[in-house]
Amino acid sequence: MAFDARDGADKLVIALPKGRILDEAMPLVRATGLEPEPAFDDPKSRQLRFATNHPGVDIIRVRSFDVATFVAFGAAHLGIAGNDVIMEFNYPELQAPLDLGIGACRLAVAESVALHAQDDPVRWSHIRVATKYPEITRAHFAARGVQAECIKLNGAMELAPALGLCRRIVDLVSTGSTLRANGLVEVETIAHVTSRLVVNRTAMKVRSREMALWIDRFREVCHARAA
Ligand SMILES: Nc1ncnc2c1ncn2[C@@H]1O[C@H](COP(=O)(O)OP(=O)(O)OP(=O)(O)O)[C@@H](O)[C@H]1O
Ligand SMILES: O=P(O)(O)OC[C@H]1O[C@H](OP(=O)(O)OP(=O)(O)O)[C@H](O)[C@@H]1O
Repeated sequence: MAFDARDGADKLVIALPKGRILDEAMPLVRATGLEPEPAFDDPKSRQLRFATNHPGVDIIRVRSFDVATFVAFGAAHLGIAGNDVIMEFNYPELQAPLDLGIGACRLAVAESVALHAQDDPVRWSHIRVATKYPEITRAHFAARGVQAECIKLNGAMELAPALGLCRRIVDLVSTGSTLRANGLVEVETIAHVTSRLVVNRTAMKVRSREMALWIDRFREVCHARAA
């Protein structure tokens, strides 16, 4: 059923990230009892908002960084986002009450194998870094008196050192195979990352009963999986 803009004004909206997290998130979402309409699983569908088996709840599918923005501004009430995204925006209206234990990776500084052989991070005073995470990067280095000049990229950061854009990158690392395949090594970890259930602070007050119900359902699902 295609979305009709006249519908849904009072619906609870849950924002899910498309991309790699969705595959891990959907079993959790479904275990809460929420089932999106069939178009959600149709790769040919251009629909972005989906009705569910709960008449009062819709799901939207957006880019992972945009989950935080939709929820922070109250356009969606709940969502799933990595704490990399949550930390980068640091929206005051966004709360993250539950670690879902999915999307585990780390945010790390990396540089070329050759540079690493003669580098000493203690001596850094100014560094240039390619990253999707300029706010986290600047704050991380500022805390120890290092000025980080950030070049914002949206992907394929690992290419930047070999092409002379910068000597270091800050990016997500999981298995380390992307770093290895591009001649880079991890120098230090900035943060451990997992995906969280995120909620809008105002919605927590004005729709407290519904919000509590869905947070509890996600919490129960996570506890059952951990047991
Ligand atoms: N290698 C990884 N292993 C585990 N989790 C990851 C990994 N890379 C990213 N993530 C998690 O998944 C989230 C989305 O990452 P993904 O790579 O799908 O985003 P993207 O494709 O860059 O997003 P978009 O195209 O929406 O900008 C990240 O914010 C992070 O929390
Ligand atoms: O340590 P690994 O297991 O190799 O994972 C790390 C890679 O995963 C993420 O990229 P993704 O594959 O999501 O592609 P992207 O560059 O489009 O974000 C991240 O940006 C790294 O490039």
